[in-house]
Amino acid sequence: MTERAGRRCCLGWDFSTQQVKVVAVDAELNVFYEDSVNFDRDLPEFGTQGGVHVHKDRLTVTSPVLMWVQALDLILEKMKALGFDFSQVVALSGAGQQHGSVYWKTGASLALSSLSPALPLHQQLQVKTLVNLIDLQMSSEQSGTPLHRHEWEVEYGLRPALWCRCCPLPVSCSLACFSISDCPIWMDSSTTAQCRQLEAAVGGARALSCLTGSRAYERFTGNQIAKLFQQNPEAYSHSEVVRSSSSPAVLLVPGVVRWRISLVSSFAASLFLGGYAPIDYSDGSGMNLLQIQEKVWSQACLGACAPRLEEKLGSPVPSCSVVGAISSYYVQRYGFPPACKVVAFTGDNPASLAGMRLEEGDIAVSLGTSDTLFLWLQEPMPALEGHIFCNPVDVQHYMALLCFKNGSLMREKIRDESASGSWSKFSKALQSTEMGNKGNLGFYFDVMEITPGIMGRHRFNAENTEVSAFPGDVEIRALIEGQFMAKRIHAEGLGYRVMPKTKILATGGASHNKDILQVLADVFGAPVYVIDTTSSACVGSAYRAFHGLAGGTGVAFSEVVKSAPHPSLAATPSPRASQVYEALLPRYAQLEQRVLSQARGPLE
Ligand SMILES: Nc1ncnc2c1ncn2[C@@H]1O[C@H](COP(=O)(O)OP(=O)(O)O)[C@@H](O)[C@H]1O
Ligand SMILES: O=C(CO)[C@@H](O)[C@H](O)COP(=O)(O)O
Repeated sequence: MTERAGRRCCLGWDFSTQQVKVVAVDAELNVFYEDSVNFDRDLPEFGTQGGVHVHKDRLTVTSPVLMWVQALDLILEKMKALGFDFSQVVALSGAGQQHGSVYWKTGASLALSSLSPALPLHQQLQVKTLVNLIDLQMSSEQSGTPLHRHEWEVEYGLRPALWCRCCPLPVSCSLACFSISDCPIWMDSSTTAQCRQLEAAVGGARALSCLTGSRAYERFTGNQIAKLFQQNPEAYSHSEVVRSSSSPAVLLVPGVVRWRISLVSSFAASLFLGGYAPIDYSDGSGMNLLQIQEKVWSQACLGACAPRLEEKLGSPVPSCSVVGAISSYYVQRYGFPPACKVVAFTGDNPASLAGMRLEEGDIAVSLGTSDTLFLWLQEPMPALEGHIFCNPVDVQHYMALLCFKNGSLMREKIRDESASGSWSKFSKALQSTEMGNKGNLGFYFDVMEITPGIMGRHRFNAENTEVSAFPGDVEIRALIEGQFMAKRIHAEGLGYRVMPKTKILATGGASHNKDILQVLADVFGAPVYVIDTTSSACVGSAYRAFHGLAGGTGVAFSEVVKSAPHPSLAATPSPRASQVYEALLPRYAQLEQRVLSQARGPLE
């Protein structure tokens, strides 16, 4: 932290796969505070690896929702202990790993809206439901119209199985705010059956892509919700009863039953708002449920996934909307000003696009837990590979995204196996091997890859013969060259062309490694730039908070961030690079096809 107090600022949050991060950005758009909580290291009691639980089937991947809540408690307490001046925060926004979903349970919104500043969030969101329901029951008694069991059942559809054994309340005392404690996240690939059902319901993969920007993908939230509904209808059906704001004397609104499912981004925003935050258009585009042109939920997709889903999702909003003021909990516990605005949270990739101030023609590469590649688009051009999302900073425009699941965790594995766990040895291997790796190429997918759908490790020598191993240094170069050749080939499949003015903007943990960035510059034949921060998603979130504060939709984002520091040059292509990779790229593409067809087996 370079300065602790006294600067008017916006906070930008990122609830990503492995950590929660925050930055504070002042009115001159300088980052003056950065902090993070790493799930594996700082919250070992949740037993995650890389922030997740991989289940026995190797396809189901989840993260504990309370770990995210507790990480927020930890980071806020850390900032408070360091003397961070929360009274200067005029607005905040944030990002979340995309596609993951959180299932709020009966009473949760009441719990959120009546948090006690004396306690951390995680303690209250575990037990608050019951307290609120007792409160609700008592108030209904005081108002002279106590609710009886059959009324709870008739009015609110609560089934007798849900009655508490020890008190006249329609829940068990041990229930927390969430209907499932471990949430499906983007690494999950267990919903192939639901994907095929959704595509069939709307007329095929291409029709779904035209409607929602993507064919059905396993990690997309609609398919995850469909699986939950099919396999655990009770968890899906937990309903949320709301208090009437217009008439406080009537505490329960007969017939009004609100249910809620959040994305990780809107869940995190809800924690700050003290109530359910809406899903924004950009992160909402990663659900296979939103019509990206009209920006409304697709009735056909909702109907194919689960009943009454529209009520559970709420209406989507433009990504730059102010969704409310910060909850009084943060005002009282940390000293935020009551007027501090919460701007809609979005996905981490859309937030990175904002943080990198991407311009048309540029290409952004995020080297985080996942590797992603994204572009700014004027018009959507949905395809069978990749995704089109609504643009997070310009409601008229779009962005394209490709996601590669085997990113940093795969690099870490090869680092551990071939470079004794040291990034500097890993870098030395890249320095000591030559571009093109003497014709040796590799595919490294320890988990089922998304782009393309391949699993396993496949190594080929210069004669295109599959071999079982490479020497350590060759292995490291084959991994990094292979990862970047895949990115270029699949981006070109979407119509992207590297042009003389192309800039590559790199971000994410591995963008700290200059030798990795050198390979990126060589494979693309374009210069690579970085911004001086650990997380462009956080910085983008803070920029978006300023944008929301300045008026949002009616104001050009580029105007709001025009004084922000420029990215700095990190690598330029080596003189012989284009010659080497022009020959290698078609070979890589052909071998990828070979591996894919081997994986699919002979055509019937
Ligand atoms: N010097 C380095 N070289 C290569 N990779 C690195 C280096 N430092 C950190 N990383 C990678 O960065 C990853 C975390 O990236 P980050 O973008 O912070 O993750 P998240 O997806 O949680 O936002 C780690 O898993 C690690 O492999
Ligand atoms: O699934 C995707 C994008 O479609 C991932 O990019 C997630 O958004 C996770 O982000 P990181 O934690 O890797 O930054």
